[in-house]
Amino acid sequence: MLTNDLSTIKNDLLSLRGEDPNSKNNSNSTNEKSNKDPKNNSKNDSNSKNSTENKSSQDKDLNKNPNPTPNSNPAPNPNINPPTGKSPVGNPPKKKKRSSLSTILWLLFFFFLILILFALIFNVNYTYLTPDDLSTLINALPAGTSVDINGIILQNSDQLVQVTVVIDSPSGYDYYYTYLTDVTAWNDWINGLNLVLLDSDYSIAVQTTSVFWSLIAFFIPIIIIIGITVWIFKKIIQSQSNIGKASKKTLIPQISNVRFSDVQGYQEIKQELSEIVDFLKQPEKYSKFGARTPKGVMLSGPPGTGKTLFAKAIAGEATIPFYSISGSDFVEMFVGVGASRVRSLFEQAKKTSPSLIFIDELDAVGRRRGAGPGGNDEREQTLNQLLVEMDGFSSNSGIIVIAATNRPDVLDPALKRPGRFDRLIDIRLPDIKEREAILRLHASKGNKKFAKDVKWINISMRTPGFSGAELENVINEAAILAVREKLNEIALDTLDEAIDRVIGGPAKVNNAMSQEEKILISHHEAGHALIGLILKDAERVQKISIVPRGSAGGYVLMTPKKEKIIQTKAELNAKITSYLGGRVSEEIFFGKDEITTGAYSDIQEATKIARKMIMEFGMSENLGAIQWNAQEINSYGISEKNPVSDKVSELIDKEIQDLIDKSYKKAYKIIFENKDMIKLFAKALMIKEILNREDIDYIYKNKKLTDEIIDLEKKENTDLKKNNNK
Ligand SMILES: Nc1ncnc2c1ncn2[C@@H]1O[C@H](COP(=O)(O)OP(=O)(O)OP(=O)(O)O)[C@@H](O)[C@H]1O
Ligand SMILES: [Zn+2]
Repeated sequence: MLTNDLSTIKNDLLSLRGEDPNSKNNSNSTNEKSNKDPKNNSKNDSNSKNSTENKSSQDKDLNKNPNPTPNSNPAPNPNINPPTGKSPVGNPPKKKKRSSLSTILWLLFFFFLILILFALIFNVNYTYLTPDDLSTLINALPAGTSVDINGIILQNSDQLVQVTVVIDSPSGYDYYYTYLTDVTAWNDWINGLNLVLLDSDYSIAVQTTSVFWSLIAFFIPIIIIIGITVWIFKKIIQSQSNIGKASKKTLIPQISNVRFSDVQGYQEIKQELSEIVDFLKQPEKYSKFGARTPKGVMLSGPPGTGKTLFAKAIAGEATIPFYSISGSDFVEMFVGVGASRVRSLFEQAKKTSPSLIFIDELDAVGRRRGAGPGGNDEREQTLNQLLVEMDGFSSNSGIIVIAATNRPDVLDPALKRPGRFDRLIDIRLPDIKEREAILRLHASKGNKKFAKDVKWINISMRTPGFSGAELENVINEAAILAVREKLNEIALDTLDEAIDRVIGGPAKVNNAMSQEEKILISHHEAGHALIGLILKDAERVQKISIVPRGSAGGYVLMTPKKEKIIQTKAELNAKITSYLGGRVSEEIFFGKDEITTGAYSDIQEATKIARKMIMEFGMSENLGAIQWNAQEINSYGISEKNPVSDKVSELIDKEIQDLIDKSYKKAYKIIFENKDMIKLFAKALMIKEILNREDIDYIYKNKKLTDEIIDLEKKENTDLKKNNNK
């Protein structure tokens, strides 16, 4: 049915002809569906469901590595690291030009984005049709379709009328245009249309608007959108310059009061670094001879080995200002900020020269350029700036840059060129004597009291692979435990517990292990320990525990009999065998089908060693002394593994399998022949849970439980009886 009868249309047309601005008012009421009505057109695609996080609940192994190797040690408690006073650096006000240019680009980008959005939302289909086409089109519409016809006078005289036809189809609004040369034509056209459609079931609304208002209606949303975008960008630029301002304030050099005497061990490194202190103190001594003093020193090594401490000690010894910044502070969201921070950092350091700049985590900015997918403009710009700055100051200007990294292998080679970080100092993990010294130093801090039986060399023996930071953590944990238990002095037991905590986290309080699980773990751990006790090339068994910590159900602590840098093939074989001892013991005592996931990390470690022996250490007789997976840097600066032929790969796999197989059989033989000993150790563990070195040696030598353990058992039995009688 037609909503507007002919008279209404006539009225509209009359007002159209008379150019009465009010005409739009009365006609608006007839047409609810204006062109701008988005209604149900916006596509509702946003109901994307949050994909549930795929947290792999990997079977946690019951066993920690029997050996605290450097890699397997958990990170030290971050609390113990003193604040390094990292001071990010501000950016100078030079970059107005760049930011206004990028703002315009951003604005354009947003403008187009909005246009695209509009197009998507309204699904507009603009087509120009002649009046004839239009009538045909309307006639072809299915019944009940609503059609809006909108006439706009384009010129002030009654010369040209633009007709917009909006058809509300299920896929959105379809727009059609046509032009009629004058109002009379429009009049005829609409009359004719109505005559044609008189009997049919269409709804046609006719509305007339003047050019002025339709233009206003078109431009207002655009103006509003541009306004909002400009406002947002002003805010962003403001906050960007605030980052600069805020960090500028914090760029204050520190005065370090650390001395070389605060760093224990590492005599050779101190020697090397004290030379640098000399350069800084008396540059003229070197320039007189025309000697070029180093500009940069790179300290590399595992976390917590005192790299920051050394840098502070240099500044402290030379009594010069110390600027500390972390590589990750440079890398910002906005391209160019990092580079300008580098620039102002060096500017500032020059003002207060002689001074020391310490860049922690250099790898955050210093990664090889162009490596990896995509690349990172901001990081590369920062790195380039750093290289430029390091080239820029003369070597005798009294500035030294010390950088620290855990990953010297990923650094851009340009950083290591002469005149930049040309002194590379590798800081290894401390050896037994050094660990003792570090322990002593941290024990002497504050008012800590230790029991008389605490021998630092013994603690040092139990902590192979610990870094300085972890050793400090041991002392700190022990002090905290002592406070918690209200002890007057820190006992050996407390230190022991502290070491376990640093290795595996705190012991699980509500021990949810079932009796069966406990029995299995006892046999598993006894298996590891027995191999260690019997094989002469194995490491010394220090401790067996079935107290669960972190993901480990129990563990055996084994330490090298003698601390050394290299290892023999026999020692590596013995290591693999002792790793497999746990699984073998499960198999012998509980059967082939009862073996558990507890050997997960044992197997992982054993495989790792075997693979290295064959592929890297050249320890396979069949494959010879060849490194099969050597990493090399290709011409694009990306590290690549050397290709290995299929035949050799097969051979490698076979060799690894044979090696593990041999060790497994060896472990099987040892445990099978010493079943009673395993049972005895398992029993002792069930009673005492933690066996120390003395317990282990006694049980192994005398083939019986210690008196202490026997007493404990008696007590447990009477307790049990009492409970049963109740
Ligand atoms: N040789 C050492 N002598 C005394 N204390 C040490 C020694 N090495 C490390 N420490 C202790 O460990 C803490 C952490 O060391 P530092 O922050 O210097 O390590 P780092 O090598 O810079 O670590 P990262 O690589 O994680 O930044 C020091 O504050 C210090 O207490
Ligand atoms: Zn194990």
